[in-house]
Amino acid sequence: MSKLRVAVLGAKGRIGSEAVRAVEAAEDLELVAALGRGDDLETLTASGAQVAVELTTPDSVMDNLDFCLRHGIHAVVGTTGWTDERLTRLKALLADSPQTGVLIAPNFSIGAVLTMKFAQIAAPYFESVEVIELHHPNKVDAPSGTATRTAQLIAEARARAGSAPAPDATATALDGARGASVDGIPVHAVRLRGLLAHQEVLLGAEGETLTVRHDSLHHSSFMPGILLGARRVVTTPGLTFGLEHFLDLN
Ligand SMILES: NC(=O)C1=CN([C@@H]2O[C@H](COP(=O)(O)OP(=O)(O)OC[C@H]3O[C@@H](n4cnc5c(N)ncnc54)[C@H](O)[C@@H]3O)[C@@H](O)[C@H]2O)C=CC1
Ligand SMILES: O=C(O)C1=N[C@H](C(=O)O)C[C@H](O)C1
Repeated sequence: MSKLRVAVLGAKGRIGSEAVRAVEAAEDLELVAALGRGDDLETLTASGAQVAVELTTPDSVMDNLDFCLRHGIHAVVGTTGWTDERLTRLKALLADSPQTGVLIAPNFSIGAVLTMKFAQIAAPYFESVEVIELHHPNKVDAPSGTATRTAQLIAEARARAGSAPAPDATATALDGARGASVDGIPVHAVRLRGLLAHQEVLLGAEGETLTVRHDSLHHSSFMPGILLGARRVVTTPGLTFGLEHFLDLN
């Protein structure tokens, strides 16, 4: 059986370098290119890459995907920074390349995906819900893509259930003291030396609280999700947003 030809973009980064090792170690995958900033994207076509694993920076990801989609290369994207405007641009690119698949995964770790699912299930049963994400201090974006997605999913679940807005009597506050509001859900970002990637969803009702917490302690936690994404995206044309769709969690 021929191996799936995979390229990694952002190959020298924290997660990209781990992804390079994971692809090399997978028996059914072949690492055909490992690109860093400034490397020529033509290497992707020259190497016959079928899937590009995109782990760069929010300022690079759109140009890289533009190249991939124009050349029919499927993409597994972990890079953050997905605004509605960017998604609209991506969908337009996909419309011109309908056979190509793109997976955007706000988080590749199974525990984080389950955290989002559990939070979604719990959110309508509690009056209050807030999200705290905690990351290493080299992270360039806040709040994290995972926290943003978690808050969006919580807000959708509460809207479907007809939940009232969470109680909050705050009348005066320093800027930022109540976090950022993502679809009405407060999201707080901590940056702390020693951490990698962590998230808590705090839920509160009369007389009880529930905390759903996930900790990624090593970049290896993201690898099974990346490999699954590469294997599945080649037979899933169009945009898939969230690894849960490849885990049959929906
Ligand atoms: N979805 C997930 O599960 C995860 C997503 N991430 C996300 O992945 C991204 C990268 O994170 P880190 O590895 O921590 O950052 P990093 O800064 O360590 O690595 C990014 C790398 O991409 C390179 N790069 C920038 N532009 C490039 C281009 N045009 N072509 C090729 N390489 C380019 C940089 O030089 C750097 O080496 C971030 O957006 C982060 O939030 C990180 C961990 C897990
Ligand atoms: O930058 C990171 O490290 C991470 N980024 C992703 C995010 O923003 O959610 C995933 C994970 O939290 C690690």
